[in-house]
Amino acid sequence: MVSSTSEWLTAVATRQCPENILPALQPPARFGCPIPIDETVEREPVRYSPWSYPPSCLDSVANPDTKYCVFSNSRHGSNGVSMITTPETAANSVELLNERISAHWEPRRSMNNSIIESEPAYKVVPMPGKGRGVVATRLIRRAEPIMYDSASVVLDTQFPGSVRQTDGYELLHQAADQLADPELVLTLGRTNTMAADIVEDVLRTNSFSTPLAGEPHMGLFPEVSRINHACSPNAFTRFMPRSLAVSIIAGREIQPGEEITISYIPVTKPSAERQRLLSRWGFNCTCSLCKSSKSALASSDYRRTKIETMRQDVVAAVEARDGTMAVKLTHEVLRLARVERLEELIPEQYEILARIYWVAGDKESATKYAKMSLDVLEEQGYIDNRPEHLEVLLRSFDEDK
Ligand SMILES: C[S@@+](CC[C@H](N)C(=O)[O-])C[C@H]1O[C@@H](n2cnc3c(N)ncnc32)[C@H](O)[C@@H]1O
Repeated sequence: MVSSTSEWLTAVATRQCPENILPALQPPARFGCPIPIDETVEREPVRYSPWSYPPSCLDSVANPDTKYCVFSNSRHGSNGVSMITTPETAANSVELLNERISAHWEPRRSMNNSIIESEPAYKVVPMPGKGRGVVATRLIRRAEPIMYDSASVVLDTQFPGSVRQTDGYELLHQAADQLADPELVLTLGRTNTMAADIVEDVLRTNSFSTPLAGEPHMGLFPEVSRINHACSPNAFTRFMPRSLAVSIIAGREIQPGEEITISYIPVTKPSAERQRLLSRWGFNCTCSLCKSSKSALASSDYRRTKIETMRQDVVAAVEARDGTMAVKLTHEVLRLARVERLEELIPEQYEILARIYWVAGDKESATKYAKMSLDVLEEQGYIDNRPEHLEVLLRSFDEDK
């Protein structure tokens, strides 16, 4: 019992937001058993469906048994999608093309379905020192979905290191050219990076980690790519499970004219570590927290370091079967997360409390915290409102035993 609960706790303590939500709680998705395809089906259009072009492939230099191909479907989402991945991963991802893609923004409706807001809540504007950025055009409520987007380019993270650079660039260009409008991607390029190629530059400075069929990939979301980073962001990214879509949700109330920001990195890191991680995007962060006074930054660093340490201490307390200490530490993490306005940490802290009480046999407290966790997850837009969720979550605690 202790080992699986602490494995779960270790997993949540090392990530930043509730992306490992139980599959049973996530919106349903259908899976088929598609066959892998590659350039050997080149002259048989029926065989390479649902892709819009015959897949072109490159053998991996590092591993001769592996090849990477570009698979494009020009009609997916608003601008099509190109994936550079292995034929096996592409085959296992075909079902993602069936998802219903929302427009970048959908009118907000009241309970009786009349439209309350007919305009997007944001616009893209020049942002001094940061290129462009996204600002709110009206008051945005906490937990309101602000923007939807679907990946335009998805790239296996192994690909860049596995092929010859010039060949790799060729496949990248093909991926961009096979989109409905390649310009939408190319205009995301910035001139201040070390990249030798525009598509590489776009991917380096704009992509998010996006698992595909369980394999590590990076994804480019052109609309979301306009949102700048902040270390104390007012919005967060919600990756839709088993899909190529992402939405941006308000983490707190956002005033008209305020910049909409997300965090590109785990939010609990202290400032020096954050700057190191952000160097991957090729910039020094100039968000309000990084520009705040030395003492304000030091206080924030102190709290974030404590949050990180205490999340590990919770794991140790559970392993030592010290439930009282684990509960005390988790409440302290919750308190500091609220002071730091790291709202995305809150549902998992409630779930941790629920698990600790469940293991201790206090089912009433466990149920209370499990419900609080689900309520916040629902409020943050991660899960549907389904009455059976509480039971499913509590049952999963038993499966841990
Ligand atoms: C994903 S893009 C964001 C949109 C970008 N500003 C644009 O004009 O398209 C990431 C780039 O924006 C800039 N940027 C984002 N957040 C920033 C921040 N907090 N401080 C300084 N520059 C930032 C950096 O140049 C970074 O490489």
